[in-house]
Order: sequence, then C-alpha cells, then structure tokens
Amino acid sequence: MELLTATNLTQRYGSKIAVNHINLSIHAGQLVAFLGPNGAGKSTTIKMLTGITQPKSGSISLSGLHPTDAKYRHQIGVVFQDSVLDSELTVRQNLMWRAKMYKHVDQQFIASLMQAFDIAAIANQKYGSLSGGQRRRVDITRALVNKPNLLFLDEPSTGLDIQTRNKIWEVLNQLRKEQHLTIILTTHYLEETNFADYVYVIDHGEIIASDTVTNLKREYASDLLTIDVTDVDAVKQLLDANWIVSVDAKQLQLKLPDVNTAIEFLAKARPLITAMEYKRGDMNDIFVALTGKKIR
Ligand SMILES: Nc1ncnc2c1ncn2[C@@H]1O[C@H](COP(=O)(O)OP(=O)(O)OP(=O)(O)O)[C@@H](O)[C@H]1O
Repeated sequence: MELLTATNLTQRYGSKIAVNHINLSIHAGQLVAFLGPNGAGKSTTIKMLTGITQPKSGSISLSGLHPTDAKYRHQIGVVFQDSVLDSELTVRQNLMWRAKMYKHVDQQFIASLMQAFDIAAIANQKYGSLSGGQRRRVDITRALVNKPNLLFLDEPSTGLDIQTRNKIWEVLNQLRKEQHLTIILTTHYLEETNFADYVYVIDHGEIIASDTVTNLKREYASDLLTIDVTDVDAVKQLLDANWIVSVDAKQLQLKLPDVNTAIEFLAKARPLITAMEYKRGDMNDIFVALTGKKIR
C-alpha cells in the first residue's frame, strides 16, 4: 500500500536548483534510503517531505494528506541532522515537552521506548550533558513519542560508534515489525542501505537510479575475483576474455557476472591457482558506477 507520494518535487535557492522534479513512491512498512553525496539534495527533499519548507513546485501526499495539514504532522516523526532538543532540560523534560504537542500520547509506549533505547537511566540528566550516542538515542525517542506511521532519519548514524548504531537499528527494526513503522533515511554509510527495501540514488538534485538493493547490485556492481596463478596463459584459455580487468605475470583480476560462474571457473582452473580473493559487489561500486566518482 502506497503511503507517501511525491510528484515532480522541485526546490530552488535563488538560481540554484537543489531538487529537480523528483518522484517518490513509498510503501507502508518499507525502509527506504536516500543515498547521495554531500550537496545532492537529500536534506532539502526531507525538509519538503516533513513540511518544514514548501516546494517551489510539485506535490506531496501522505495517505491523501498534504504537509500543511495538521494531521500530516501527527503522522510523522523527524530526526534532524542537528538536534533540536533543549540542552538545559533533562531527557525526560524534553520528551514530555514534545509529548504535550499531541492530544493523545501513550505514556506506556514512551516508557517502553526509553527502556528499549536504554535511556531510562539518564532520564533526569540534562540533554546538554549527554554523549553523542546518548543524544542520538534521545533524539530518536523524541521523534517517536507520537507513534508516527512514518519516521524520517536524516543521517542518523553520523558520528556514532558501531554499538550505538546496532542498538538503534535493533529497536527500529522491532518497531517496523510491531508497529509497521515506515522509515525514510538519508545516509553516507553505504552499508546502511543494504538493509533498505528500496534505494533512491540522488545526485545534483535528481534521482539517478531507484530500485531494490538486489536489483541495483545486479545492474551496477560486479563481483571481483583476484587470483594468483602459475601460468597466466593457461588460465586465460579457461575464461571469457570479457571478464578480464587486469593481468600481470602471475595475477589476474576478473569481473564476474555472478558467484556461480566464479565457482565453476575456479573448479576448472583449480590446478593453476595458488591464491585467491573474492569480493562481492557492494553499494560503493553502485555509487561509483552511477556517478562516476567517489562519494564526496
Ligand atoms: N538554505 C539554503 N540556501 C542556499 N542553498 C542551499 C540551502 N540549503 C541547501 N542549499 C544547497 O542545496 C544543495 C542541496 O543541499 P542539501 O543539504 O539538500 O544536500 P544533502 O544531499 O543533504 O547534503 P549532505 O549530505 O551534505 O547533508 C546544495 O548545493 C546546498 O548548498
């Protein structure tokens, strides 16, 4: 079921077009990633989708609601790149302040979120005195107090250690399962897109590719096999010349269509191989293949 639709969404700052006629179709319960380099237009898109700024043109619909509708705001939660919490208030005061903005909040749910994100023990500590990882867990809890259908996370993992990242995703995945929570995230952590149901690759304000991770990998990322061999010429007889990326006296680098082809080839060439390394194509390869440059 389609939850959020954006049609021909465009944003300009003066003469600069930050977002250029993008179309999005996000289904309920999905985890959707916006992947793109710095300045691609991800945050500008999120700002329009969350009703913080008005698009110059185009339309947005969340189950028929427009971002200017009060009900729209009640259905979403937002975690910004820079925190918007009050550093002089305690964690609990910040959460309760937020909760007051909604008519009906489930206090039991807030308590369970605080347990799940492991912030109950710091509830009476001032937000300004928390570590980066603690702050981020509070930021996300705050964005969830109204039990939103749709959560926006603008670069949620920036500056976090692996333990905090894992904790956050453990809780969010639980909420996806139990509450059917839909999540839209922007990220520079390419591996974070691996768990996404759908990825929009954005560059220069445009969607340059959009698909499932599996399909993007199939289309743009190839597996790379590096082998050390006793006889390069003999090995070349056993492979398709189109696979060759590089050759030197004792080593070949091969781009293979899939892992089964690699296994079949390795079995045939086994007596000639002295060492090997197999690297699966990843989101980095996809990004470089699409934009022709490393992520900025
Ligand atoms: N308020 C603003 N005034 C002028 N230009 C802006 C403004 N906000 C964003 N831009 C420009 O719009 C473009 C898109 O910026 P945006 O912040 O959306 O990119 P991003 O993909 O979120 O980047 P990052 O990953 O670095 O956060 C950039 O060229 C940026 O300089």
